[in-house]
Amino acid sequence: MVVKLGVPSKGRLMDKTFEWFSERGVTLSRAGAEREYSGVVDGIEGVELVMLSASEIPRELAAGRIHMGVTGSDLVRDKLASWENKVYELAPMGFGHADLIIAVPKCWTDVDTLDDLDAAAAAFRARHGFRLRIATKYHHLIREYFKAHGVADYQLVDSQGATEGTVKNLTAEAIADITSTGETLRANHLKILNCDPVHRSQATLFKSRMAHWTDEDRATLAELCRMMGLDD
Ligand SMILES: Nc1ncnc2c1ncn2[C@@H]1O[C@H](COP(=O)(O)OP(=O)(O)OP(=O)(O)O)[C@@H](O)[C@H]1O
Ligand SMILES: O=P(O)(O)OC[C@H]1O[C@H](OP(=O)(O)OP(=O)(O)O)[C@H](O)[C@@H]1O
Repeated sequence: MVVKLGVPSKGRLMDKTFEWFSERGVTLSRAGAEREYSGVVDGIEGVELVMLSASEIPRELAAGRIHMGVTGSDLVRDKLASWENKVYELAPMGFGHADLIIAVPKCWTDVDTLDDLDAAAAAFRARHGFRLRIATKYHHLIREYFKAHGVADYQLVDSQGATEGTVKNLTAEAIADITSTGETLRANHLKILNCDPVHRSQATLFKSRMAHWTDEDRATLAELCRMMGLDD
């Protein structure tokens, strides 16, 4: 058998993933042309590279179609119910840092905390007859967070990209999204609520608990972890 390693197929996460493995003696590269989604692994036998969208890697790990995968810790937590039962965190990788935050229009001068948001949401509902809309793609993490913090009078509206634009476009009153430099929030006249981030994300190497691991695969994993200085 062969151990399938899923890595992001493009962008900064892919480049940094290649660098991270290379610093540890394993060279990952694309098989052929720049747009070809298969890869080559040098430095260890028995590992096959699978190039995937970062957002699909949690699902592939949970289905056991890949044995290991690199993706953001935010995506695993949001997309997999009881994620700890399906995957195991082998290593935080130290890049792809982003905070999942809640932001409201800068001009809402009386809304700075979660309590303020809860009060504003109740007032909004009384006034408009529908719940305050929060645009996000992180549905599970945001619902759990609001439940834990007693925020109730809201509805989530799905936004799979350009989420900060939904407030100006009048499809939401507030947003929940990741930020790293804060540039996109500033450019869209939004401010972060004064509370802990919902999640502090970074790229992470996960092992699937759902994949079929032969003895040979386990030996390959042990060798890989030895090279990387990780516990398997
Ligand atoms: N601005 C950013 N700074 C740091 N990390 C980011 C940033 N934007 C996204 N990320 C992280 O990268 C991961 C998502 O990467 P990306 O957007 O490439 O995946 P994707 O949604 O699968 O893309 P696509 O579907 O277009 O292939 C998430 O874990 C996220 O936390
Ligand atoms: O704090 P910043 O450095 O400005 O980064 C934050 C932005 O980066 C991500 O978007 P991405 O570029 O992945 O595009 P998207 O809107 O299509 O998700 C995220 O959704 C924010 O919009």
